[in-house]
Amino acid sequence: MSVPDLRLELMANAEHFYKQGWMAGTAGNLSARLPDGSFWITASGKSKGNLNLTDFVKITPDGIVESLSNDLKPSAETAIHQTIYKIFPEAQACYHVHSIEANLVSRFVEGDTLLLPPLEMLKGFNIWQENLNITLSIFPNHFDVSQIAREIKECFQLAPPQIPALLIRDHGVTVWADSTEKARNFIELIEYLFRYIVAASQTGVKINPYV
Ligand SMILES: CSCCC(=O)C(=O)COP(=O)(O)O
Ligand SMILES: [Zn+2]
Repeated sequence: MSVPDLRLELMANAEHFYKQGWMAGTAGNLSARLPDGSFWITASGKSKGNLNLTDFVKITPDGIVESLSNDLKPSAETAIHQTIYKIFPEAQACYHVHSIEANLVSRFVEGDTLLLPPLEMLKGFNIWQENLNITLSIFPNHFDVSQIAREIKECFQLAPPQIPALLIRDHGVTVWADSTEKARNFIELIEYLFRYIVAASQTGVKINPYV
């Protein structure tokens, strides 16, 4: 039986996110791991609304770039995907998008954690506690992407995140999951929570009554 090409999943999910306005103007990058530990990642600077099979680059477990053509460079944010796959061996897909709401909420706090609302939607991240006090880590948006990746590694090796997601201030969100389907759901869930936080701030509703 032939294995389905993961690039087809990445293309479909990128088109879906693009239509939501979360991958405008070449923003964002998606990757998925292959059984040998290498991963496909979107090539840098491509419109994510109409990717094709040749708009991907393969990165081997040793970090070697296997490009289908010399014009094709891996995403400028490949170092973040590599870091996520190293720290979380169960991760099979890593998705990064840029929404307006993600950027707004990243400015709602000065510190490095964002308190999430205790909504039913958190069950989508497999969180089943009551009186929830779940936070999302926020990282500074350094010009040098490898510096962002280093800070992610340092932070999560010290304390694992409560949900498989992180926010880069003034930039966007990254999630990871054990399948491309789950990663797509996680992007939708976290973006819903961001929209809720923005709406709550406009209506005066307390984000989390348990804190
Ligand atoms: C206009 S997007 C700026 C770069 C970025 O943050 C991004 O997510 C896309 O970069 P890539 O190299 O993956 O196309
Ligand atoms: Zn980005």
